[in-house]
Amino acid sequence: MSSSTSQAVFVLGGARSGKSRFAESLIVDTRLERHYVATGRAWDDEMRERIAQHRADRGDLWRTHEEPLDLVAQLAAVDAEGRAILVDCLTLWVTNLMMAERDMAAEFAALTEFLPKARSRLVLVSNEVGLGIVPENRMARAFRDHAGRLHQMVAAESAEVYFIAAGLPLKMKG
Ligand SMILES: Nc1nc2c(ncn2[C@@H]2O[C@H](COP(=O)(O)OP(=O)(O)OP(=O)(O)O)[C@@H](O)[C@H]2O)c(=O)[nH]1
Repeated sequence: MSSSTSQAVFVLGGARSGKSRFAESLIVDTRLERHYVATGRAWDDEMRERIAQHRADRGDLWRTHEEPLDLVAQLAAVDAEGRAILVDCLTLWVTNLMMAERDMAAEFAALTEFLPKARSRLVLVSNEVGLGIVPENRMARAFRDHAGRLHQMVAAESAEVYFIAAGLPLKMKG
């Protein structure tokens, strides 16, 4: 892994840790044009309501792009000088890639190769899923391993890395 020349910020935390809110505030602070790339899918009514609430909370100053699989192509399409892009979140992307049986190593490499080339300010959010006991289920173990590998790669290519717990950011890099 190369040393970072990107301006990317990586925000990692548990479920309901406040990571999305913190990441959104970083984007707002840039005063650049705000873009939101969602990798999540509305698979039931509860998620549909949650997404509608997130959109309402973000407000009209954000442009939303929904891309569950081809994240790097989506980022390349939105990337431009004067823009800030929030990616929420990498763990859902990992899930979607696994379900679609994509080449994980190639997808992860494409994302980390993109980060130093980006002209926009990028903030990437992900769930830390590696802190609990080893899951019994094989698929869950594979998911945890993929997420852990991706997190190390993204952290290595990011200028700043934060860990969020109980709504509080802990700066780990930068
Ligand atoms: N498809 C879609 N998904 C969205 C949109 N806005 C938010 N999301 C998804 O909502 C998820 C985050 O919401 P929550 O599940 O409520 O938050 P959380 O990650 O558990 O909690 P925090 O750590 O507090 O952010 C992200 O993974 C997004 O992918 C949107 O406009 N479209």
